[in-house]
Amino acid sequence: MIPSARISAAIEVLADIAARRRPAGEALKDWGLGHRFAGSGDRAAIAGLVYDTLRRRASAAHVMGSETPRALVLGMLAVMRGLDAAAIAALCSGERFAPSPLSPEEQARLAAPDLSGAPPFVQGDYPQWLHASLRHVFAADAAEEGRALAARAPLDLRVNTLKAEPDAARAALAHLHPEPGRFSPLALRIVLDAEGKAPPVSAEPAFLKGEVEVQDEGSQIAAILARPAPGEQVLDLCAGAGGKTLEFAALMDNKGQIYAYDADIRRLKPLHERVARAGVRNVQVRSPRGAEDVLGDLEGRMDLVLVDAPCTGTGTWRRNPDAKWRVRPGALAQRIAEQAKVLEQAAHYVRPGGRLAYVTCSLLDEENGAQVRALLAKRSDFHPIAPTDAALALGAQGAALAAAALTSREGLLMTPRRTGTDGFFVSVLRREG
Ligand SMILES: C[S@@+](CC[C@H](N)C(=O)[O-])C[C@H]1O[C@@H](n2cnc3c(N)ncnc32)[C@H](O)[C@@H]1O
Repeated sequence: MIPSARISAAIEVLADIAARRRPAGEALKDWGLGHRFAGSGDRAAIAGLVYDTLRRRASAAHVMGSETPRALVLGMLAVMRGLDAAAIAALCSGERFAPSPLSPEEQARLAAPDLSGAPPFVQGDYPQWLHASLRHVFAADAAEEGRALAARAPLDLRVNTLKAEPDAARAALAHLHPEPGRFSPLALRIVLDAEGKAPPVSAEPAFLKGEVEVQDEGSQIAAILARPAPGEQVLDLCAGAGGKTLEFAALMDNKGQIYAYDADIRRLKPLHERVARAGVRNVQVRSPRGAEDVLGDLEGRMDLVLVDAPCTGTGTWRRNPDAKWRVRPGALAQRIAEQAKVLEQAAHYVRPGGRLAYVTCSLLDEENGAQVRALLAKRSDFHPIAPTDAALALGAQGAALAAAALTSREGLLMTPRRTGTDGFFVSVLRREG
């Protein structure tokens, strides 16, 4: 497909998303099924156009003065990809599969794409209803934080030290040009190509042998800050597919015991295969069984309990630009209720003198500091570890992380703008001995 035909296809997919209010992934899949002549390169390029448009939807609409799928794609080409009006006009020739030629108004708007007078939620490309919450956290920086969240994310890998040293893993993946992480000693970062397409890492021998896992550097840091130590008894209460469970096992050098639990048994499913591939031997998966209390024997016994809480995922908008516009106030309220419940439950498992690590991939204080404050109000035997001290678990890079992140009494917030990671909040609490 020629570039202009890909643009027409992206407009078509965005029209489908708008008309049927469906997730972008589904609309792209359907488009592929209906256009089997399109090769994998075409599909990836069209997906890149669609996701980039969702990343910059508000600012593209502002520049074009319209929210039609065509306006959004043309606006995105200007604000995100930096194309000038002449380059966009050349793509819109009206020939065969190309979009129709630019109108005089489109020409004029694309010739001077100006966002300077736009409100912060437009400049930062996030939903207006979240502005008060983001301004509460970031004050005058909300638009800039939003802008960083609207950029593309790199592909981060975590070296599994049970199987490989970071230098050896980097050498094995040299053809992908990985760079070491900025803060995590376990991170390798791969910058994506111009269209945002990630290399198929899961087909790499290093991945198949369990030497590397795909994991954002912020998620890696969150697990390190919880400071799991070899020999400890650890409960990962919201283990999901086990991203942090596997990292804990490596940080504990396979010594001690990790209990991995999740309220949703389906989410735990991939963990069994991942544990085997990673050479992890100290994980016991505790699956929910109806009304049975499968964690009762762990009460008051854990050195460390991790709550990697269900949240709105506002910190992962770089990876899920679609989710950014789909999140609703009702979902936020529901997550807040779940977090309060799971955090209170988690406290029961911590032994006197043990730690509770609370992690979200959200930027909102409602899901972060406020939850910690609510727990502290109920449990006077828990006290926050100062984020600057918790960050020292990173070793030499600890002070740099604490300086780059946004810190509060309750914890530390990483963001794409500040730390170059996904948005992650980490709070580590100690129970009195
Ligand atoms: C952010 S995800 C976990 C991601 C995972 N820890 C990782 O690193 O790959 C949050 C998980 O919490 C689970 N969850 C929600 N409510 C829960 C509860 N009350 N108890 C345990 N798990 C819960 C969800 O099913 C979901 O898998």
